[in-house]
Amino acid sequence: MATIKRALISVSDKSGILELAQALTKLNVEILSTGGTAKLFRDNQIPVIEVSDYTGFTEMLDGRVKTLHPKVHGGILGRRDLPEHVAAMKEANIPNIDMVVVNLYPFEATVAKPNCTLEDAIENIDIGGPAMVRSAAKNWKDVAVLTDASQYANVVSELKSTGGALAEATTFALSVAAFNRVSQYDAAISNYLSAIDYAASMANNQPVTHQFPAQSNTNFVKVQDLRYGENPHQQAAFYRDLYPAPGSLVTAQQLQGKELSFNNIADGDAAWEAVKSFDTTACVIVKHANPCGVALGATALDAYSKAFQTDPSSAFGGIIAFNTTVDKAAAEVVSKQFVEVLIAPDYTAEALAIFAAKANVRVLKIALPTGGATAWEQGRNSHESKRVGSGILIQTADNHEISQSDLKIISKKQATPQQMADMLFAWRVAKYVKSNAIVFCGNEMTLGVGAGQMSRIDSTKIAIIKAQNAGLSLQNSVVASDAFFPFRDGIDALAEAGASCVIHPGGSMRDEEVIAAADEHGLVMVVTGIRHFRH
Ligand SMILES: NC(=O)c1ncn([C@@H]2O[C@H](COP(=O)(O)O)[C@@H](O)[C@H]2O)c1NC=O
Repeated sequence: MATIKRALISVSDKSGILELAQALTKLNVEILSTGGTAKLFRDNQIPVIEVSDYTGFTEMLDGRVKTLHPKVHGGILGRRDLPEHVAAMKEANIPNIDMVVVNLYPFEATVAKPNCTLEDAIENIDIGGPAMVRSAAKNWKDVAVLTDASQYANVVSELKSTGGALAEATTFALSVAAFNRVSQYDAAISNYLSAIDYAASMANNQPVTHQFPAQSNTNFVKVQDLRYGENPHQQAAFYRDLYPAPGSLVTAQQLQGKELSFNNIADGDAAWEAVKSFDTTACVIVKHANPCGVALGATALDAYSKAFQTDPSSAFGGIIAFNTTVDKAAAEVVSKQFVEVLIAPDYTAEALAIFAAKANVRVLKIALPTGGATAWEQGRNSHESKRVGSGILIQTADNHEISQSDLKIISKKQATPQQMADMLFAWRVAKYVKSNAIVFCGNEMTLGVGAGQMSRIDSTKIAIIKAQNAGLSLQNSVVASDAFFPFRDGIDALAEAGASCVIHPGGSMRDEEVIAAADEHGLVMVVTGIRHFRH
């Protein structure tokens, strides 16, 4: 148990601090505070002793030195259970400080401002705050450390219920949170400074940053432990970014169903990222990280019915995502198939009642991002990463958007507006299919998806087989390929299957041969100049 008799409060973000200080005062806790915090307390008739009066050392150097004093750090760090410490503190006239409430200079918010100067950034590096946080966190058996306003209410309620003490489990948890906060803070400083191009910054008289800093520090926060990983013999947990993008999978609210598994989360992300990329009502069904059915529709039911038709056998046990509210009509039909996970921005009450009868189905609700200037505000990661050996590959995310004006028709045959629209739909789907990706589409739905093959011709053949298996005609279909066709064989195969248009990046050594094949077959061929490999 840590008995709280004296608290040092020094906060930049003053939200909730008056309520905390009032509660501490009622519990007879003596409060020490730094300049701005002490003034706020005095203005609100809360008894407070200024740290400078307490130490006898006036704050100096524009606040750079306020609490860096043995009477502060000795009071926090001295062990109450060691007679030598107790004697040394008595000898030096250093009383115990049992609680430290500190939040730090707003470094992260400062550097996020568009015109932040290097000088502003440096001035917002807190030194005394983290030092006190670390001292208190190290001495957690005797000292409580609060670093975030969200912790105040629980601490106050425990203090009230015990008459002024906190359990070791509480002070340990606070200590862990404090070290985590300091590590996040230092990571933010290190990331910012590591990205500065010093020479360019000096030449331009403002900070110029590299896309990829000399050191990359990331903080992930655990969302939940998972029963197992990709396979049952692997252990796993799910972590989120410190500041998750709005509308990303980690912001999901699970409304019902079994616990999410590792593969559910990975596949759920693939389905959600794909479906939310469409502006009109869409449904995406994913199996093993690949869409096995994607469609647009007038309603959720219409989109689902079309998406399901692409590959009913693969859709069994799939992850189904909508970018629109799931209503009764859609729920009635969806609930007839075996579904692992359902994702949508919302559900009607009637739809939820239908799924409630299927207790195992995991139903996730994710608010669609409302938009903004940055990729993050639009709900997208700005960067992607992939572990390799003892390294990590980091790249900017594949957030490329194409519009009709970016497309170039390179065949003799021209496209109708409907074919153009179908090709743009197919191209969007192909972006979410693992390479080599070949996607046949028509009538705003996928007709056959060939994914993840080592050769493009095999993906083409698989897509054709998929359509045949589902009984879907490929006559007059459009085809998207995530990368160029290296040989004409793919073009021959898709033309023979009945396709009328093909969209791909172009740029192969044998483009001439490929274009000639398209013209021979009377195909429309459109190039994007952009590739969408996905591994
Ligand atoms: N230098 C010091 O000794 C020091 N001690 C506390 N601080 C910070 O000063 C801020 C509070 O200042 P004030 O109470 O004056 O508003 C807190 O964010 C705290 O982390 C310090 N500031 C920066 O390093």
